[in-house]
Amino acid sequence: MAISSDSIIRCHQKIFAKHPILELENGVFRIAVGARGVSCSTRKLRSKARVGVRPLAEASVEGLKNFEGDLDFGLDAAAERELTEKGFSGMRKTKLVCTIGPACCSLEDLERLARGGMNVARLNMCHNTKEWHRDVIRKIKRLNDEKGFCVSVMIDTEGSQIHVVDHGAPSSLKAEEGSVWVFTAQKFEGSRPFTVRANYEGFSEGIMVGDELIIDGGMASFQVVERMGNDLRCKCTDPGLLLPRAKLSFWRNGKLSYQGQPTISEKDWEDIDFGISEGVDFVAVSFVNDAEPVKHLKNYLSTKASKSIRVLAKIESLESLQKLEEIVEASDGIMVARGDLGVEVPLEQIPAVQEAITDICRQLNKPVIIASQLLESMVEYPTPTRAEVADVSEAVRQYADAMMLSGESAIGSYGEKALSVLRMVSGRMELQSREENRQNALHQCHLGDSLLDCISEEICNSAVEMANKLGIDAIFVYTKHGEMASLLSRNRPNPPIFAFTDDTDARMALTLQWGVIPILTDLSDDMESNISKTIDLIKSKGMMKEGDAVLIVSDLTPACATRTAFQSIQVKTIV
Ligand SMILES: Nc1ncnc2c1ncn2[C@@H]1O[C@H](COP(=O)(O)OP(=O)(O)OP(=O)(O)O)[C@@H](O)[C@H]1O
Ligand SMILES: CC(=O)C(=O)O
Repeated sequence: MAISSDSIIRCHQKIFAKHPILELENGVFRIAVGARGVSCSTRKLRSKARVGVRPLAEASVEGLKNFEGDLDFGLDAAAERELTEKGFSGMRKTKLVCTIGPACCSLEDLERLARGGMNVARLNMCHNTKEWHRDVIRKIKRLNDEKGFCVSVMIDTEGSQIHVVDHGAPSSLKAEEGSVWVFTAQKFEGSRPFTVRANYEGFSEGIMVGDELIIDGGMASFQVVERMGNDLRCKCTDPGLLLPRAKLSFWRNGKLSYQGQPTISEKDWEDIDFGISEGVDFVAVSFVNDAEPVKHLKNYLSTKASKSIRVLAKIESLESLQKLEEIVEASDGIMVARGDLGVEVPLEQIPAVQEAITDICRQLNKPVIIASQLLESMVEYPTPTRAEVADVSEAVRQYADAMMLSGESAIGSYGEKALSVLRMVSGRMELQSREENRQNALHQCHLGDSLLDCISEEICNSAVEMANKLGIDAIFVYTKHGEMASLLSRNRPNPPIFAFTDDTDARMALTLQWGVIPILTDLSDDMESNISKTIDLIKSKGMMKEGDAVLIVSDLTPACATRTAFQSIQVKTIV
């Protein structure tokens, strides 16, 4: 076989060469390390220009309320309804993740989000109690079991970030220019004026007089004027708001001062054990700076968990960008955590960095989620700004696998509406990309390092090319662990990919993959019987009509055959 690991390395080098923004120059990252460029916060600059949510979308949400999925079908109830109403070509490809918080944690709220197209529910372990998280996870599983949804659960670790736990007020507090505040980790009774308690005992280790303290990436700034034991006296140099749980970062000579905490803290390990015991599908690891913690966690999960739990690495620091390739390769997926990334990377570089990460993940066949502030104004307002709609469109245009709501769903009053905006904008932008044949311009590199893997990859690349050229209505893939489905998805085909699997964990993992509709079904060694059974099933539901063309691939290996014997592409026209 001509494909060697050398050629794969060269191929990876090419991907990185295509993204000079992520290149190292003489060992130094090209993004100016010192230039945070965050003189003002986006929250301070909330635009007043708003975009109406069209009535059509609301009618659509109404329809969703009454739709009951078929529990025996193994297809997500919301996807089933979308297929019935809009046909193959109308199916949304970009996946949607919702952060669950107090505004959407009842069974009814969660059901509304599931009907509105939530594919993954994210639980941020920074907030709330284990009991609260357990209750939410169980409700989601109940909805999946009883109402036929296929919503995966992701826990997101708190990580080693330093944040405010008490600033003496129930909500935000203004820090005025020149005011002097004490930052401490000590617990105190009642409230003390101008005193802020941080979550982490060692928060001030290594911090010196003169260092800069930035709140929430630029919401307000202070200068350290005195050390008092482990406490810091700081003078406000750039006035702004102190929010509950605001993040603190220390800077010296334009560089972030690291406190040397582990990526996965003791609390994170407890939360991960909790996630294992509750059977979550994904663990998103905060502040990953290299591949080690990801490898360590994957190893831990493979020995401790009875099911397959996928590890997503959150890219939210300069260091993680410098080690991007090894992190992407070690993980099962990536989250572009733009909130914290924007603290270290100049804001004007975030769009280009996002595009580069998205392209690299797609090429290396790992799902990528674009997170934070997509529709931030909808935390308070029922409609998004034009700028937010443009940002969402851009993520879809870049072919991200998924987009994530944070406060919009967790604490906002318009979570369902925000989800419907993501749905509508995705549909519109995906159509435009298809009309422009934008997927033709996507570059693919070779991934497989064995002959069999290379064959699967080439079959998927060719299958997608064929499907697009022939105007195929749907791609059917029969898959054990979801490999072929993700290799097809990587090519961002025009038709939707129906991934039939008998593996529950593979089904839940595929919820995050662009354009893949996972269907849990019994599969046999007899491919012809699998094909006719699944086509009959979809036909019997009225989701397929005479003349529809289906392209079929598989990675199933019957016990009696070698794997290559079943690697073929078939096209069937429905009669
Ligand atoms: N489980 C929860 N319980 C209470 N409030 C929550 C919960 N989850 C989220 N929130 C609220 O919603 C807001 C947005 O949540 P989210 O987790 O996306 O952002 P975050 O707290 O800034 O953390 P991160 O940087 O990890 O995303 C939070 O600031 C918090 O106020
Ligand atoms: C999602 C997240 O953690 C961030 O944007 O920082």
